[in-house]
Amino acid sequence: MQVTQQNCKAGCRRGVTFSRHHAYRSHCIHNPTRAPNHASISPLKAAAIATDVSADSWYTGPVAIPRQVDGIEIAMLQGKGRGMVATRDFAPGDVVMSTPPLVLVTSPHRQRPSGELVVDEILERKLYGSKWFSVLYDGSSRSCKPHFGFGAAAEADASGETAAAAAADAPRPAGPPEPMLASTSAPAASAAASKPTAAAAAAPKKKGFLASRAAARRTGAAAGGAAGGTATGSGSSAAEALPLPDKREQTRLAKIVKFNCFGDDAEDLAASACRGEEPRGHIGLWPEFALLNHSCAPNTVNFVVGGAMVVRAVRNIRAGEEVSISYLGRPQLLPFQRRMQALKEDYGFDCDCVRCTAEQAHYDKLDDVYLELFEAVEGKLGPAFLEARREGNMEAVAEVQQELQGWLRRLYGIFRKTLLAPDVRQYVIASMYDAYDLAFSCAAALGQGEDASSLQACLKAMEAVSAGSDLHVILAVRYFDWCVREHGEGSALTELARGSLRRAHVARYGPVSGEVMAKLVDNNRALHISTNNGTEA
Ligand SMILES: C[S@@+](CC[C@H](N)C(=O)[O-])C[C@H]1O[C@@H](n2cnc3c(N)ncnc32)[C@H](O)[C@@H]1O
Repeated sequence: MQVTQQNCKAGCRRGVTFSRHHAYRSHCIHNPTRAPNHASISPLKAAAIATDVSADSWYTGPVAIPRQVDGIEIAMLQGKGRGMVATRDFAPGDVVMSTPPLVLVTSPHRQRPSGELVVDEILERKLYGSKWFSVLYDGSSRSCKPHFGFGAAAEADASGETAAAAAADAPRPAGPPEPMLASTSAPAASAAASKPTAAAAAAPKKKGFLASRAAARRTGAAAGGAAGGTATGSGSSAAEALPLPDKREQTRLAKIVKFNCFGDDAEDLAASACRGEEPRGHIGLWPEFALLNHSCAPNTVNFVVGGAMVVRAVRNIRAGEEVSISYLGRPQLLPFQRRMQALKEDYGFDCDCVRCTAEQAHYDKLDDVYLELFEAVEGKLGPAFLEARREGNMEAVAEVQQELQGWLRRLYGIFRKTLLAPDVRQYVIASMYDAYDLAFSCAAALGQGEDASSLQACLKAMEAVSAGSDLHVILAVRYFDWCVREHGEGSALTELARGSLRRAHVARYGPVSGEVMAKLVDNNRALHISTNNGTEA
């Protein structure tokens, strides 16, 4: 589940996490001249959601995040291979999984290392001896077996036989192997993150098709190249004796990485700041996490903090329900045809999640506006806006805004005329996010401040399709701040916005105390403001 990288239309070529990837991000949102005195805002004063102070411990220092995988089990799912199913109910904010990586490659903040480095690390550190490589999906239907070969592989480890060979014909007890690492070291300083670990540097030169590329990458890293990073992983002493896999097996390992690894250009920024850690760009393999299937409106959110992969429920999940994540990153906010195309190309499946199914079913009612609006924003209005802003031509920006408003009026006209279920409406708005993003950018460039109705619409849509995402929490902060500025702290609207703000943060960070949540909110606000001012590090 290598997160799809989609380059920013503004040309920043950054990774895909939502909040840091507004297509027109540099001036898209706040009107800095009207920025409130943030210290005076107390966003969480009416705590309606039960808090759990033990949840605070993750955010009070650079503590190791413990492995926690309970309340879910592996199941065979029609048309999807294996997946994870809840065995108990989860409430929003509950940890569904926190799990250490088998291999983790990090880089300085804002630089997402390439997936090839993960393959290199697996070979260099002989991690291919791990039982997980006989378990994870490698693109062949054979690899999505209902049972795991852990017993066979464990015996193989002891006898020096490769796990894959032994697992092939041995009886297979159910249940996944434990991850190789109990926890991962988390180098806090970017200096540490900019060069390979001593162990990696001392690793013997390997043969095979990846050797020259690895050497080149490392040279680039030493010279400050973007792809450089640290790697975390551990080879056992049995693994030391393992021969290098042949080319066919190396290709299979590369496919396992392609289908199962996860990367981003930074660990969660607000949580890392609370923990006193430098957020690192990263890519890695969290094997337990890799057993989760995709949905375009998932019931969990996931991100990396302190090297651990954290997965939280973002809505109520009932026992028996499949636990899903999104593989898509920013493309999750594209129309269903584009999402399906990306999933087919990158992961080889046809998505029939609830959102794709609903959007497809209602496509006829929306067709002329649905894709035409998207294409107008992508092909004409977006580029025109960027050019006009670059040239300081505010008349041209106003023209873009007018045309865009015309399109959005048409879309809302259809919403009024057509009987769309509320969730379908949210799905469509989410799929048109680029149009709203452009609307925010035009309003900001023209000094009009927040486009509050678009902001509110997007906030609801994010709650429906990517609750707890970094974009969701940032939109919640923006909307809350707008309500306070325009209507005052005690207004009914601000109270509703406070509820949204809390829900978004609980979904992402768990039921933390008011004090910790206020810090997380402040960090996300600071992030949003620095992004808009173009001052982010
Ligand atoms: C990271 S693996 C997920 C676990 C995998 N199902 C297994 O059995 O190991 C990714 C692969 O799972 C399958 N998959 C994930 N989500 C799916 C979905 N919504 N529908 C169909 N197949 C899916 C695809 O084959 C995809 O390439």
